[in-house]
Amino acid sequence: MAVVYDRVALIGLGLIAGSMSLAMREAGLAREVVGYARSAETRDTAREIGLVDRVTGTAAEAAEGADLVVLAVPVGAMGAVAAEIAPVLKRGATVTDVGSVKRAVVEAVAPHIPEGVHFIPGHPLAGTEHSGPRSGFASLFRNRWWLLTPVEGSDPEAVARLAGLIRAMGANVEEMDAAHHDLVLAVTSHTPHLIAYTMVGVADHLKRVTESEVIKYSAAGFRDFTRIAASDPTMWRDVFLQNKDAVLDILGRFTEELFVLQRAIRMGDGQHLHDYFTRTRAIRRGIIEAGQDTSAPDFGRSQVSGKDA
Ligand SMILES: NC(=O)c1ccc[n+]([C@@H]2O[C@H](COP(=O)([O-])OP(=O)(O)OC[C@H]3O[C@@H](n4cnc5c(N)ncnc54)[C@H](O)[C@@H]3O)[C@@H](O)[C@H]2O)c1
Ligand SMILES: O=C(O)C(=O)C[C@]1(C(=O)O)C=C[C@@H](O)C=C1
Repeated sequence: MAVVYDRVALIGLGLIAGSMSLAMREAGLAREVVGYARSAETRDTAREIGLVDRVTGTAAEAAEGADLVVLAVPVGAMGAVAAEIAPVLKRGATVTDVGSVKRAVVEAVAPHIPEGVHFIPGHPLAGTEHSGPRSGFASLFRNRWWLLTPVEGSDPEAVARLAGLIRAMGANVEEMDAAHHDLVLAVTSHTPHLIAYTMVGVADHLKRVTESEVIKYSAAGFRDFTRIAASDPTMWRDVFLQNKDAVLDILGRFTEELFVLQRAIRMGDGQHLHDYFTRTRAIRRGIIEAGQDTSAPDFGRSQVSGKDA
């Protein structure tokens, strides 16, 4: 494949940046991938495993002369990193980020971006519960969505070039308004993570109280919750603090629904429960029929078509 950017700088060398480096190098999309991570330990690991072509000692050193700079740190750290690299950014370069929240990142980063540099915020909808420089893999983005939330006045050519790189890594690109992104992700990613964290906390608490072995004997559904609840604490702390309004909105709706279901259980209202679960099953089937379930190959069609389908 053809080179899209001569030099790409990755600021942060964790799951997402590491996967980007591996994907770009595998497909020959950059002539040089330079990386910086805050901790010396991460930089040493990156060197040891050859994660990037060159590891630098500062973020500015990595960003200097780069054609594409990718901010791949927790969302609460984006503003400070942008401020640090701003003075060395090359005219005509593009700065993007991979943060899970968009409005707060735009507010924190955009003021630091100098005239003549393109800022195109982004978010790959792909990840795992693992983090750090050893957790990346080249196929992470394959058949996944990668949302771009260009700001007003973004240069269409710069957007198209970035979208080209992302597509060449295997992802599907869509553009979206930042506020809309945050609401959608509050529903599809952020609140579900909070619910998983809470449920695992409840089980752990119960284990201590009753001495029963809730976690040891947990069934598949709960195991999925424990995987999600093993996700990086810093990243998720920042997601909730930075997407506060949308998450609180969705959480409010969630608790209202939960109370309705709680009441149906208390009142023995089986009809309500059955109707509700029928509706939610149809949503799952809709996702699979639309071919959008790229996340769980082992949860294919057969497992959602119950005997009364
Ligand atoms: N993990 C996922 O599933 C996932 C998916 C999509 C997007 N994201 C987003 O991508 C970004 C990176 O996530 P990741 O999963 O690669 O994380 P990670 O923990 O694997 O890597 C984060 C990197 O940022 C560095 N870092 C941490 N705090 C910093 C600070 N205050 N200043 C400078 N550097 C700092 C770390 O040293 C590390 O190199 C986050 O903004 C996250 O919201 C994550
Ligand atoms: O599969 C997982 O482990 C994820 O949680 C990935 C996931 C998601 O919620 O889908 C998590 C956060 C991101 O911003 C994007 C993707």
